[in-house]
Amino acid sequence: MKICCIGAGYVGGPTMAMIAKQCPDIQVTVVDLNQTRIDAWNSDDLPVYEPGLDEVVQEARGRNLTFSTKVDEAIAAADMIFISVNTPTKTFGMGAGRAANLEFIEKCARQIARVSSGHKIVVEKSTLPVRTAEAVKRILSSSGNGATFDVLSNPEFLAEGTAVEDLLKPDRVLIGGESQEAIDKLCDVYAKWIPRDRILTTNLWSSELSKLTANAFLAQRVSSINAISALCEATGADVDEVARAIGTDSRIGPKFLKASVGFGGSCFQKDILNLVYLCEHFGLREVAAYWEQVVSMNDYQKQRFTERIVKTMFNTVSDKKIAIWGYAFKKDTNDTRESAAIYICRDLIRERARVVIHDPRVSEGQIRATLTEACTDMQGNISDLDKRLIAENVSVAKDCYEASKGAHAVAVMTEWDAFKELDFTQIYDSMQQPAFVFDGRNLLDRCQLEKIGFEIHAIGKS
Ligand SMILES: NC(=O)c1ccc[n+]([C@@H]2O[C@H](COP(=O)([O-])OP(=O)(O)OC[C@H]3O[C@@H](n4cnc5c(N)ncnc54)[C@H](O)[C@@H]3O)[C@@H](O)[C@H]2O)c1
Ligand SMILES: O=c1ccn([C@@H]2O[C@H](COP(=O)(O)OP(=O)(O)O[C@H]3O[C@H](CO)[C@@H](O)[C@H](O)[C@H]3O)[C@@H](O)[C@H]2O)c(=O)[nH]1
Repeated sequence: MKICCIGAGYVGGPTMAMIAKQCPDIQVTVVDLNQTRIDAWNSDDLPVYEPGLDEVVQEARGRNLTFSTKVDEAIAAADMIFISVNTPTKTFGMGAGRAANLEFIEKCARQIARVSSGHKIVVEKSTLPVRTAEAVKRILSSSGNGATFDVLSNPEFLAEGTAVEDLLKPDRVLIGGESQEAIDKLCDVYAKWIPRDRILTTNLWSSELSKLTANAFLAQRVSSINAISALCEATGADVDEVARAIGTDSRIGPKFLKASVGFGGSCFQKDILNLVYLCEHFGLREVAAYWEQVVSMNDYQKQRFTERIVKTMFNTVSDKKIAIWGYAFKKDTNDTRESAAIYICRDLIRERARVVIHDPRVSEGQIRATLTEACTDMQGNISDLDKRLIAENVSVAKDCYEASKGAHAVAVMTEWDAFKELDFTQIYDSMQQPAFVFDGRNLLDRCQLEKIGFEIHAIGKS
């Protein structure tokens, strides 16, 4: 069997590497239009940082795993084609700011239709609005070469930072489709390493909708505990204690109850907004408003964090140096998409603070590019002032010590384990006094820091 995957991103790369590792008899080719990305997948410096991924890629690459830009060739040769391209929120036209931009999906479907012959199984791996498979099937049916297709939905549930572990031992694999034969073929691939009872099969629409629903439920838990964190700060309750107390109720469970500066990542906000758009499309205004509140609460949490910094630091951060520890949207990834740090840094420099950022996996170029994007409006305009602030008030440090030297405050944005192991006395001595710490992840040992002399402000703690 030959598999082709279109899209060598955070999902396509790791997912296909795992299939190739577990199924040495299957030839897997991952294709992308982006030559730089493909070159990186073929190098020792992979474009995606994930613990354990290097080993998986090294085992299979050159054996039955290939990364290439020859998209037509790989599609033509494959029996099964995964579509794993990006489906970002639309930034223009109808549904701007809400609907998913399906341009890349449609282009893939047209390309598959154009170059295919014989019978192929097309698998939606990207996260898509419910009923996208209908459009994909119509486009594929226009293939002029007499090719025939089955379309399956097989959404991916991996989380970044734990992708390898999640792919190795998923809670479940979900496959939606109409043709039992096609479903069985894809089941057989996963069954090489995943117990059959963890492979769930549904109809196409349930599978597509389950992916959006899973992300909405997960994000809702984060927004719920973040909402309670605001009440904790106002009342003297401690959000970590509340989370522990409610999480031990087996009906609630302990996971996804960590209060934070706000959820980030490429999926949660995009997928909820997509769900909201779908609900509005079907006239379900109350349902749309219910889910939209999860995103509004997340925006409020980020904004509240910046306001707390400014208010605590005597109502001004102008010309003050603030060390930003972490920029990725969570630990163990180099991904910064929708990271809360971007918006906190943007708002702090607009208050004229000088931010000095350190993240162990994020480059200066990526930091400047994401800040520029966050300051750019839907029409593509960015003010001269924002450009100047990004150029002059943002710098990048090689470690937390350098970032914190001479700083008035430290803001913890990402929960990297290494941040817990620092010499805090050295950091305290190198900072301006009073030395403030704003812990956006409740990562640091509050008692230890207070003993040294820091004034610490954590999420959901008064
Ligand atoms: N990132 C995650 O953790 C995650 C997890 C589960 C699901 N998803 C979903 O998976 C999909 C992919 O996400 P991602 O994070 O991997 O995106 P990504 O942006 O990292 O990768 C997508 C890749 O597709 C390529 N591409 C776009 N159009 C193409 C075309 N016509 N031909 C060839 N290549 C093309 C792009 O160049 C890019 O490299 C999205 O729908 C996302 O919602 C993401
Ligand atoms: O208790 C928690 C859990 C998470 N987060 C934050 O929420 C965001 C998302 O975290 P996580 O879900 O772990 O990472 P993602 O890689 O975005 O994974 C989510 O999005 C993927 C893309 O759709 C899905 O495949 C995964 O199942 C789903 O967990 C991050 O900013 C986290 O810091 C919290 O603040 N508190």
